[in-house]
Amino acid sequence: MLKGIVVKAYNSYYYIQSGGKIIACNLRGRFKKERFSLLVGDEVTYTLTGPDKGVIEEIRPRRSMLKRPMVANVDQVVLTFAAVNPNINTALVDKFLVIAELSELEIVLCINKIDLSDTDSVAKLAELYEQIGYKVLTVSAKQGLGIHALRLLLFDKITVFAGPSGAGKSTILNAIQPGLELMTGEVSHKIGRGKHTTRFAELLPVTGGGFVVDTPGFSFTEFNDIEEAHLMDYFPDIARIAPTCKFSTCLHYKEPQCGVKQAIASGLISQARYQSYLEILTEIRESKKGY
Ligand SMILES: Nc1nc2c(ncn2[C@@H]2O[C@H](COP(=O)(O)OP(=O)(O)OP(=O)(O)O)[C@@H](O)[C@H]2O)c(=O)[nH]1
Ligand SMILES: [Zn+2]
Repeated sequence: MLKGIVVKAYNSYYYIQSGGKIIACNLRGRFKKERFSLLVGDEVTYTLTGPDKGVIEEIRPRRSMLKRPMVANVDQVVLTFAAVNPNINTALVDKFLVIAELSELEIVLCINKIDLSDTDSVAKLAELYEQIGYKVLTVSAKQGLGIHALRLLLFDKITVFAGPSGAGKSTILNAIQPGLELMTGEVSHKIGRGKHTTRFAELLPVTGGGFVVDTPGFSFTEFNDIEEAHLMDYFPDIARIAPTCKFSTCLHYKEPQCGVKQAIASGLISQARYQSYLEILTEIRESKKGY
């Protein structure tokens, strides 16, 4: 049986990448009856019905499933921010981190446009997140700095790039894989990535093995699914200290004898991170009130 990976779904065809070739496949009827939705990223077995046509016979169990965009077997997310232009905003970084933690993906923090920023502030920022335990890469897509290290991280993995508009995601992907020719700058909003293309992601192959996902669709509405008491689980620096709080139900808000607040006072947890935590905690509270 031949094996492949679904890289694109379009017009009831599934395009399978298999041994360097793209095969246009249909689903066996029984999958339709089961209303099984095959996703980009799914690993399948298929039989050929023509030189580049086939039928999908079996779907391998999924290792993971990302909801936005809907992609199976995503291994990691590269959260991309510009150091400047637009200036990095740690509150926003922390929000993206929480969403990525929720999805249980490996996380890489990528700080782009270091050609425009001063070395000291980038180093400080990198250190803040490295101390929490995140992998941080500082790059300049424009000058090609750090791109090789990033490329190495993509090997044999399915990687989603997420981050605010203008961070340089498309420019980075073009630097990694020149053939992609993703549109950058303002044009990208109008052509190629219109409304219709956002729902269905496509896997783009990286030379040497691995794929990147072309339409990151992170959404912060997912904060509404988080219970107040669980928010800290998505802040590794806070979760580590939480067992030292006097009360096991401590939300590190106004509770007495809070180990987290002591850790902030002693510099073990950054004040900025705590502010981000409180901001999201408040958002969760407000959203629950609405019901
Ligand atoms: N100076 C500098 N400019 C960069 C760098 N990377 C990207 N840019 C510029 O930043 C702007 C935004 O880059 P894009 O790649 O379109 O950003 P994006 O994250 O894909 O944006 P969206 O498509 O809106 O999500 C473009 O004008 C790029 O030329 C860099 O490393 N240095
Ligand atoms: Zn506490």
